[in-house]
Amino acid sequence: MCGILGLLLHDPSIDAAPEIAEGLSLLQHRGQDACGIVTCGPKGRFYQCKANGMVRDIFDASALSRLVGAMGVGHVRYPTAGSFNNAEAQPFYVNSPYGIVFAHNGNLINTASLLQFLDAEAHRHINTSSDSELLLNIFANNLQQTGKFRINEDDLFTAIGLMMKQCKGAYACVAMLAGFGIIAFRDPNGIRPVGMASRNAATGGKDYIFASESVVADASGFVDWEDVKPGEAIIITRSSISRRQVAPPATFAPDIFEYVYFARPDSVLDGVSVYRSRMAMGDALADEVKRVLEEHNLTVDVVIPVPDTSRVAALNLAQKLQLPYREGFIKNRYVGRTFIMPGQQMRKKNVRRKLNAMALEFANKNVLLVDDSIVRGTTSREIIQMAKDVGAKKVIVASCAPPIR
Ligand SMILES: O=P(O)(O)OC[C@H]1O[C@H](OP(=O)(O)OP(=O)(O)O)[C@H](O)[C@@H]1O
Ligand SMILES: NC(=O)CC[C@H](N)C(=O)O
Ligand SMILES: [Mg+2]
Repeated sequence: MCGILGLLLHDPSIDAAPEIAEGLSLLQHRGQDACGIVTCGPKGRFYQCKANGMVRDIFDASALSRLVGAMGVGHVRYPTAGSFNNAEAQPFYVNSPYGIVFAHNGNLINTASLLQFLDAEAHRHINTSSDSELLLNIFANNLQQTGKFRINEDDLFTAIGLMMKQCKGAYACVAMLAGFGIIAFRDPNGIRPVGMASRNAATGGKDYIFASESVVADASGFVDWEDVKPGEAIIITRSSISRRQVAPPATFAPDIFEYVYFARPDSVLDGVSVYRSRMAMGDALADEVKRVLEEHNLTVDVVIPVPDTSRVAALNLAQKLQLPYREGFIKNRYVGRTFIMPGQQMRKKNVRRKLNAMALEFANKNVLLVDDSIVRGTTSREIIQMAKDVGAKKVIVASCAPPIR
C-alpha cells in the first residue's frame, strides 16, 4: 500500500522538502516502486520531483535543493492499479482549477464509470491508467463547478463530500492547493489509514503533518497524533485548521492487512498498536497450532519466524507454547519487501536473495515456521524448500492470517 504525507511549516522561509523526504523514508515499507514530492513555494508555484525508485535514490541533496517552499506533499508507491510506468508515480498535478496536487493510497472499484464521466461529461483528459488520476480529476471537476475566482474551505468540503458519493473504494488522500494549504481526507469506510499531528515551530505558531502512519510523526517531533476519521476532511492553511464530516457514517472497515503486514509495528492505526496486534495474532495462532499439533499427534522442536514481519507474532507464539524461538532465517537487510515487488520472477528470486537458512538451527529438527500471511505462496514455497535443504526433519508452516473463504 502506498504511503502519503503532507507537511505545512509555519516559518515560510524553511523548505519542507528535506523533512518530507525523511518522512517518506519512514514510509518506504508501504511502497518501494516510485516516490515523489511536490512543494509549493512563493507565489503559489509548485516544484516537483517524482520517479521510479526508492526515496534515498531519488531524493539526493541536489533534487531536494530544487524543491522550494514551506509546504508540500509526498508519496511512496506500490502500484495496485494501472502500470509500473513512472508516469504514474505520485503526487499527481492538475493546473485547473487553482492548481491541485494529489497523493492517494487505496484502490477505486468504479473506475470504468468514473472514466466515462470524466471523458463524456466533464471533458477532462486522463493521461494514465492510474485510478488516482481519476480521483484527482473528479475532485478537480467538483471544485470547478463552483465557478469562483477564489475558493474557501466550504467549497472544498462540498467538493470532497460530492467526490465521496461519486468514487467507490479505498482512498486515504493528501492534497495541496496552490498558495492555499494542505488537505487530508479518508473514505467513508476508513479502509486506508491517514492521521495528523502538530508541533510548536521554533518561530512560534505550529507546524502540521499528515501521514499514513504515526511513526512519521514520532520521528520528527510531532505530537497529538490523531486519525482522520472515516468520511472526514481536514484543511490546514497558514492561519487555520478546519475539519468536517463530509460523508455520512458508514461501516468502519479498516484493512486488516495493515495490521497483519503493511504497517510498521511501531505505528498506531486508529488507536490500535500494530505491534500489540501482532502479539495478539501470535497468541491466537498459538491456540490454533496447539490444537492442530495435538490433532495430528505432532511435536515441534523449534519455532522459526520468516523475517521480517512475522517475528513479533512468532515470538509470542513460542512463549505461549513454551517452545524455543530461533532466528533460523537471516534476512539481508538490503533487500526490500518481496510481496510488494513487481512480477513473480522478481519476487521469487528475491525471497532467496533475502533469506538464508542457518543449518545449525534446522538440522534434524521438527521446525514450525511462522509467517504473518500466505498470499501468493511465493515465500512459503521457497522457505519450506530452504528448510528441507538444510536438513529439517519435518517442516510445519503456520500463518497468522486465516484463510479467506
Ligand atoms: O505468500 P506471499 O505472496 O509470498 O506473501 C506473503 C509474504 O510476503 C510478505 O513478506 P515480505 O517479504 O514482503 O516482507 P517482510 O520482510 O516485511 O516480511 C509477508 O510478510 C509474507 O512473508
Ligand atoms: N498502493 C496504493 O495505494 C496505490 C495507489 C494507486 N492505486 C496506484 O496504483 O498508484
Ligand atoms: Mg514476510
